[in-house]
Amino acid sequence: MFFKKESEKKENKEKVTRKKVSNVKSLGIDLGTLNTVVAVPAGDKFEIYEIPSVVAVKKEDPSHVLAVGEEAKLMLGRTPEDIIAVRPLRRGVIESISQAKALLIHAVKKGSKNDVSSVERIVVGVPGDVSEVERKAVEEISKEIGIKNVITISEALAAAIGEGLPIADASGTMIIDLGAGSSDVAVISLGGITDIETFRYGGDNIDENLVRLVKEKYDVEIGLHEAEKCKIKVGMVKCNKELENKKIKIIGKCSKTNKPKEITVDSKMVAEAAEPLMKKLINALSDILERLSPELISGVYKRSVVVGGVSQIRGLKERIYEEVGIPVKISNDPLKVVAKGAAIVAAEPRALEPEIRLKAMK
Ligand SMILES: Nc1ncnc2c1ncn2[C@@H]1O[C@H](COP(=O)(O)OP(=O)(O)OP(=O)(O)O)[C@@H](O)[C@H]1O
Repeated sequence: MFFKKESEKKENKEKVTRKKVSNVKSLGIDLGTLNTVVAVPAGDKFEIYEIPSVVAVKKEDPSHVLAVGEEAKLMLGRTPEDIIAVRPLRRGVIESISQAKALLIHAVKKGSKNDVSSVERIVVGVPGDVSEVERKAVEEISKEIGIKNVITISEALAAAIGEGLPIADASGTMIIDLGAGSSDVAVISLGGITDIETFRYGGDNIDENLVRLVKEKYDVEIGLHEAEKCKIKVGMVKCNKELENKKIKIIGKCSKTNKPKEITVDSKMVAEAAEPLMKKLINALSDILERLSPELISGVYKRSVVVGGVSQIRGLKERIYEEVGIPVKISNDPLKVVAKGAAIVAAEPRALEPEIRLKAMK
C-alpha cells in the first residue's frame, strides 16, 4: 500500500458550508511547495481541505511512501533512522514523481471523501513558468490514478478567478502570488495571461535568510521552523511607513557551547531577511510595467491583488505602492484562492474558452 489511513481529526479541514456534498465530480487543487489545498464546489461555496505537502518515505527507497500530509508532518525530525519526511515539491516544482503522486492521491481522496471513482475532473494550479515536461508530469500522475480529465492552469489565472476578478475584461487586472517556493506577477486580460514574470523564490527563502542572519548576529543556530514562526509572528518588509518593531524570543543552539540559548528576533531582522524577495518582486513588477500597454494600465491600477501566504507580511502593500505606484489589495483568502479558482474551472471548464470570454465582454 502507498500510505496509511490518516486520522480525520488531525487534518485541518475547513467546512465553509453546511451543505452535504455527495457524488463529487470536480475538484480544484493547489499543489503547493508547503501546503496542498483542495477545493470542492458545493453550491456557490466550497469545501476546503488543507494538507501539508509532506510525505514520509523509506530512506533506502524514497519512492516507498509510508505516510502523507499531517501524519508525515508529525514525523518531521522525530522519525526512526530509516524513515525520512520530505517535500515532494521544491520551489514549486515536482522533485519526485512517486512522492507527488502519493500527495495527489491523498488530495483527491480527501476531496472526494475516499470516493476517487466519483471524480470526473480535476484542475491543478501550476506555477507560471512550468515547463511542458512538468505540466505533462501532473497530467500523467492524475491519469495514473484514474482521472482522465485533467486540466493544468497557471496559479495566477486560478487566483484571479478565485478572487472573483473580471478576467474576461479587456481593461486588465494583475495578480501577485507570493508562495513558499515560487512567486508570480501576472497581467490578465480577455480571460488569459497577457504577461507574466515568475521567480523561484518565496517565503521559504525568507526563513533560510533569517537562519543565516541569526547565526551571523548571535552565533546561534535556529531551525527553519523557528525562523518561519518569527516571520509569521513579527515579520514585516522595509517601507517608509513607521511599523511597530515587534519582538519574539526563541531558543536556538549556541555554536560555541552547543547549549540551548534564548535570543530575540525582531521585525527589522525579518525585514532584512525578506529584502532579497522584495528586490526580486520589485524587479518583476518594474519589468511588467515597462512592457504593459497603456490600454491595461488603468485596470492594473484599479485591480491588483496579492495572494499566497507571504502576502500577509506587514508593510507589503505600502512597499509596493512606494516602489511602483500600484495600490494593491491584499487577498482576504490568500492561501485558498488558487484552489478555489481551480475548482470554479473544474466545475465549468468552458469558462476558459475564448468564445465564452468574448461573450462575457458584450
Ligand atoms: N502571516 C504570514 N506572514 C508571512 N508569511 C507567511 C504568513 N503565513 C504564511 N506565510 C508563508 O507563506 C508561504 C506559504 O504560502 P503558500 O501556501 O501560498 O505557498 P505554497 O502554495 O505552498 O507554495 P508555492 O506556491 O511556492 O508552491 C510559507 O513560506 C509561509 O511561511
